[in-house]
Amino acid sequence: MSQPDLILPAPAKLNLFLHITGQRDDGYHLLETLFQFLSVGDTLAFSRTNTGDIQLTPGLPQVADEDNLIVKAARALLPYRLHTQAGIKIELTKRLPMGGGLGGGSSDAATTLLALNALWDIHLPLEKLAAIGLELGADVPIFVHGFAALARGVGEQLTPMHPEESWYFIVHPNVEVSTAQIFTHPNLPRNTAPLKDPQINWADHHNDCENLVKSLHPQVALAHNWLLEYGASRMTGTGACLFAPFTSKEAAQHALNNMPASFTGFIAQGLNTSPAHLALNAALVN
Ligand SMILES: C[C@](O)(CO)[C@H](O)COP(=O)(O)OP(=O)(O)OC[C@H]1O[C@@H](n2ccc(N)nc2=O)[C@H](O)[C@@H]1O
Ligand SMILES: Nc1ncnc2c1ncn2[C@@H]1O[C@H](COP(=O)(O)OP(=O)(O)OP(=O)(O)O)[C@@H](O)[C@H]1O
Repeated sequence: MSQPDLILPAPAKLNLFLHITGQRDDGYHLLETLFQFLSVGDTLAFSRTNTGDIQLTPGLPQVADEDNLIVKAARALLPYRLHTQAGIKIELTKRLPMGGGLGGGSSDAATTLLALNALWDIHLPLEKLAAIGLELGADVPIFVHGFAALARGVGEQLTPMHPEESWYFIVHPNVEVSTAQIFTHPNLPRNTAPLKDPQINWADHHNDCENLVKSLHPQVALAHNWLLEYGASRMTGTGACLFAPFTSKEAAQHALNNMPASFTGFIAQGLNTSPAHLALNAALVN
């Protein structure tokens, strides 16, 4: 077996807070949310082919290949290839839970856009790549740009931020939450006042989806009650995962060791630069 041409991570993200400030006429919600990346994520290995097509191995059991955001991202770049026989084989190592609020699908899509932009000699600017990504999902642009940021609009207007790169304990209550279900629910709060001060201490804010998700999914409320014993903790995105910050890896590991068996969890470091960008830049230099 020959070595892949490029191996890149697709990191998870946390929404350190998530305010809903309104809703557009097309139903999409206006957000103010602070994104930070995590040191844990999926891994994608890319091998160029000259068959002109896109192969994904293994696929995801729950998602048809044509709906997989990796395949959709690769398809979106087909028209920009210099050579129509340029194809790609993508090997996916999936670690992030789906429907967990960790942005795994969006991150996989962004990593695919970044990789093929280089491997297919497309070299679009990141701004254009992010616009293509936004068509695939509201969370894709933050992963394409690769810096921790306050996101406004539907998540595409980014202001760089530098939250503390804490260690986090992330708890998955073992339920999958549908983002679309939460955003269409009548009881979702949609009128948090926009922030006046861009200097943000994220712990002072909140996640507008949290109470609704906990009322619909009691497992999330149970996990949160348990995690609150370890201090400030919060849900990411539309759930189901919850996170708590720690000052050291050891303290986060201690919380993980005490976790009830009905939940799953992991520890990871918060990162203000996406590891996908660091790995891509290192590969391009070598
Ligand atoms: C909740 C977040 O994860 C926060 O980072 C994102 O806003 C969701 O991003 P995503 O999963 O990439 O979302 P998309 O795949 O674009 O949209 C899923 C569904 O969520 C709703 N949606 C999403 C984002 C947004 N700003 N407003 C919405 O109302 C839409 O009804 C859409 O049908
Ligand atoms: N490569 C992929 N990885 C994960 N999910 C994918 C992928 N491609 C398509 N999907 C679909 O996208 C849905 C959302 O997956 P994802 O892992 O991004 O959820 P999430 O962590 O809740 O994301 P977000 O925080 O953006 O709402 C899945 O339930 C699945 O149907």
